Amino acid sequence: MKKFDLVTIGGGSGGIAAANRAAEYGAKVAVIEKDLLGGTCVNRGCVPKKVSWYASRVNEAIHRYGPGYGFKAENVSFDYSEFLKARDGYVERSRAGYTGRFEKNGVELFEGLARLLNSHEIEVNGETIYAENIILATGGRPSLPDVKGVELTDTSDDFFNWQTLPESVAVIGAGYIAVELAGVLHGLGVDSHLVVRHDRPLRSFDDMISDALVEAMAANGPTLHTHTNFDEYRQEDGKIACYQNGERKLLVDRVIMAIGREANIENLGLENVQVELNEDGTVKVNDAHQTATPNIYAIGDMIDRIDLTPVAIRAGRQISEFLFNNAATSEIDYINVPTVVFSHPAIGTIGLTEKEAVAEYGEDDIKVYRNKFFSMYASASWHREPCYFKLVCQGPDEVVVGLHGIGEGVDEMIQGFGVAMKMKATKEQFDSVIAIHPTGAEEFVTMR
Ligand SMILES: Cc1cc2nc3c(=O)[nH]c(=O)nc-3n(C[C@H](O)[C@H](O)[C@H](O)COP(=O)(O)OP(=O)(O)OC[C@H]3O[C@@H](n4cnc5c(N)ncnc54)[C@H](O)[C@@H]3O)c2cc1C
Ligand SMILES: NC(=O)c1ccc[n+]([C@@H]2O[C@H](COP(=O)([O-])OP(=O)(O)OC[C@H]3O[C@@H](n4cnc5c(N)ncnc54)[C@H](O)[C@@H]3O)[C@@H](O)[C@H]2O)c1
Repeated sequence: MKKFDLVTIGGGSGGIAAANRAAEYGAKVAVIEKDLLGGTCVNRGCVPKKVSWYASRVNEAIHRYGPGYGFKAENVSFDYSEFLKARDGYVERSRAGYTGRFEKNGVELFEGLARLLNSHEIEVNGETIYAENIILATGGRPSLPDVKGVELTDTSDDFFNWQTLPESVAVIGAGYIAVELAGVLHGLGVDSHLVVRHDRPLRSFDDMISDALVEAMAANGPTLHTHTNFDEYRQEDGKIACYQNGERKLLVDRVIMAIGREANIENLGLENVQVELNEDGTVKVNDAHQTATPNIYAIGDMIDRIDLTPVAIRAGRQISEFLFNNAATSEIDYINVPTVVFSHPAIGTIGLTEKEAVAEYGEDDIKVYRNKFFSMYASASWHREPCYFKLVCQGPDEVVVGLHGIGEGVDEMIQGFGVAMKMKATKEQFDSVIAIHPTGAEEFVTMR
């Protein structure tokens, strides 16, 4: 029987990162992956999404902003199949990089479905292998609602396999994926509808952000349908009819379900080991990412923390640092994790929303600074596109505990502010930095 110091089940963001880090310290490591190496992020998430977002921005530059700068957007065509070649070529090259890295580090890759037999043995392709330590990193998949005709709809996974663009699309959901895909499709010229159950998308974000997104979408974006909850989909006139309470509300070529994701825990043999689950079906772990069986860890989208690639990577690497490099802990800090929604315009956020800060510290202890200005990029071409920025500060020293922005360039703006917030920077320290002019970023250090 082959024996390993560490086996990661799942060769996505978390599993790959843990495996490479452990191998760099000389551990004998294997990764078991049942599908494409790279997992969600590389194959059907961050990477093809971001390339698609860039494509939609190029189209907007040509048709929306270019004319204002004097460019004539005549006889411009877009060949989606050409774009797919470029996007998927980039994805393939990224994936190939992982295989090369495994070879260099001596990580053994098993291509197959992993099933736990007990706390140290795993079956893959009929072979049993032994692992001193196991990291579960099987990620998640799109959730589907229990409604009639759901089989007519697509998920984000399907979207990345589309060979042509439809004329019209409805995206159901109000989170990251729904907002991003509806925005990308609108930007590529598809008649795009974002359908949410409540009054606006991104309700868990700071109110300023979700309000501004609604404003931006009304000016230039997908059509927003609020307080809408389709309960049936039917094939009609070669399209998909979306019904609510027996009334046809929308007729579109395609529907994308983006209502959240669930953990991949099936067929993993969890019944053979002591691993507990949370109510939402994610795997229960302690702060050190250990399941109820201490040598079995779990990370990434299959646990109930933050579903972002860099989070899964950080957790995976930290476990390897703990197991093979004498690190004191396999815990990571989930506070002040910067995050970006690749919407139009982009949204960036770190730390607490204003409401969360008030709930945690009390209104008297929180001071909020806001700013609204118009994007120069858009203004120069005669569009008025507002950008909204906010700092949420706490205590007499005004430590910045929340930073939120929506506007041109925010996606590339906030990483460094994340460093400042990790160092517990105060508003005064933000202001002590001389601004870079003319940028959007300067607003974060000049708010009064
Ligand atoms: C459309 C979309 C866009 C996204 N955009 C971003 C973004 O811009 N930025 C960002 O930070 N995050 C983004 N995310 C989230 C990010 O992709 C995930 O947080 C990240 O991939 C989680 O990594 P993971 O290692 O937990 O799981 P995954 O990357 O999902 O990897 C899990 C792997 O395990 C494999 N597997 C499952 N079960 C088994 C088994 N029994 N045996 C063997 N293998 C198994 C799967 O095939 C998969 O390859 C996006 C997600 C989606 C869906
Ligand atoms: N840019 C990024 O970093 C990025 C991009 C995509 C995804 N992600 C990660 O992946 C995670 C999953 O994304 P997601 O968008 O699938 O989930 P999500 O949890 O962000 O959003 C799901 C949304 O669907 C809504 N919803 C739930 N049930 C519904 C129903 N029956 N009908 C209509 N709406 C319903 C919810 O209210 C919620 O707003 C995100 O939380 C994020 O962590 C990150």
